[in-house]
Order: sequence, then structure tokens, then C-alpha cells
Amino acid sequence: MGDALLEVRDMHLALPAPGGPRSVLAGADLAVPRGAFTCVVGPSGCGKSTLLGVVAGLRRPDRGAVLLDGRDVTGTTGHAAWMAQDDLLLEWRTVLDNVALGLQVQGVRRREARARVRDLLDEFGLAGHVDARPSELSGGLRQRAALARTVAQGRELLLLDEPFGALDALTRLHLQRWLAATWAAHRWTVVMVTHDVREAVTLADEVVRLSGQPAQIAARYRVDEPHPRHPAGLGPATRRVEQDVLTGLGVLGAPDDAPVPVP
Ligand SMILES: Nc1ncnc2c1ncn2[C@@H]1O[C@H](COP(=O)(O)OP(=O)(O)OP(=O)(O)O)[C@@H](O)[C@H]1O
Repeated sequence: MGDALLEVRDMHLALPAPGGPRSVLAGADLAVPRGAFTCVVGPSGCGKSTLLGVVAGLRRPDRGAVLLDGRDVTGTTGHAAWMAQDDLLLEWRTVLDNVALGLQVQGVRRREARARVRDLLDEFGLAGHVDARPSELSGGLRQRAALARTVAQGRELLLLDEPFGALDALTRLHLQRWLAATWAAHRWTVVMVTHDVREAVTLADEVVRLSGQPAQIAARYRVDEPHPRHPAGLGPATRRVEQDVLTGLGVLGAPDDAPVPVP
């Protein structure tokens, strides 16, 4: 794990529940190399977002550590930028000012922040929308703007929690292709939670599967196909990984560590 930018070690966390604290994370370990894309999948409600929250420092674990480049950042914020399914764009600000906000909250003056994000807006296909309000944008453009705001913060680590979860299937496919190409050009270090296994194997160098509650790392799957990948044109080895992840989740064949969830 010597070259890992992010290391999560032996993470334990219990959260309040009606009958007393319930263990949500029970010894999760993670190592993400600098410039790698890791996707986290797992049964609904198993603790994926909670794990991301602990990595971001929004929650302090009961036990375990979060290391960034070997620094202990457990329970602190500032090392990671977070993007959730809900884009959290401010409706009264233009696209330019929403994206610039990522820098302004770090103390950069508005004028400088606006100047610094303009190139990013061009690259993210938002050049024609800088003065638009979020309500004037399509769902896909909103998510691009939210991602631009996340990236603009210049943090070492990007944490994406189901960023395309609310989009229709076609828009989602477009954004997966776009993110695959944009990430391949930048090589940000990313940990992304998704329910979409095709999305995971399209984007990730490694897919990490969590077990059911309390969550542990059930399996890791390497995806070696060169980036950028096309979600509808994945190679046979990547398709096999996809099948393996689905099998592990109990969607295909026999699950190896969890009961098949009854919808
Ligand atoms: N603030 C909280 N207080 C108490 N329990 C919580 C809190 N937040 C989450 N939980 C519980 O912790 C468990 C894990 O939740 P989490 O949102 O991390 O799961 P998830 O895998 O991201 O879910 P999903 O797949 O539905 O997005 C769930 O049982 C949830 O009800």
C-alpha cells in the first residue's frame, strides 16, 4: 500500500438505532492509489455513504484511521471534495458563481474564483451556460456543474456519492462516457459510490464490494481495460468482471456472502 494516496484502516462505526447503537462499518479497509478511480458497490443501506462520510471527515469513526498520503486525517475535513446525488446547486446563483463557490468557501476572492473556473466550465461543456441559473439547465448539465464545483476546489481526493443516481438512463450513459473521458485526461483520485455495476466497471480501476450490514470489504475486483471506456462497448475481460460483481451482489447466480435481498 506504499503508493496509496488514501488508506482507510480497520474502520468501525456504530450509529444510533431504536434498540441501541447498531454497527454499520465493521473493519472496512481501503487503499486507493494516487490518480486511481475506485468504485464502491454494495447492497442498499449497507453503509456506502457512511464510509464516504468517514473518509471526508464528516463523521469520526469509533475505531480505525483515515490516512491521506500517510497523514492521519481521521475526523478532519479539508482534504476531500464531496459531491452527492442531489447537486446542491444554489438556485439564485449563476452557473459561473455556483462553480466559483467551491473556491470562495476556501477564502478565494469572488473575482479571482470566477476567473479561475472559466477554463473548467469550457471543458465541462458549460461555456454556453455560465450566466444561466441552475433551473434553466438539464439534469445532465446540472450534474456537470456540480462536478465542476467539486473539482474546482482542488482537493486531493474527490468523493462522489451516486452522482448520476437521479438521471434518466440515456443522460446517465452520456455522462458516464463524458466522465470516463474527462477523468482519463485529468487522473483525479476518486472514490465513487454507485448502484450501477456497469457504471462501476466503465469508470473504475478497482471495484470494491461491501458486504451487507455491518459492512466489511467483501471483495475487490481489478478492471484492467485501458481508459476511457465506453459503457456500451466494454471488452470481454471487463464484462467478466461485471458478471463477477453482479454474482457477488446476489443478482446473478448464488450470492457468496449475503442473502438475496427481497425487494
Ligand atoms: N445519521 C444516522 N443515524 C442513524 N443511522 C444512520 C444514519 N445515517 C445512516 N444510518 C443508517 O446506516 C446504515 C447505512 O446507511 P448508508 O446511507 O451509509 O447506506 P448506503 O449503502 O449508502 O445506502 P443506499 O445504498 O441506500 O444509498 C443504514 O441502515 C442507515 O439507516
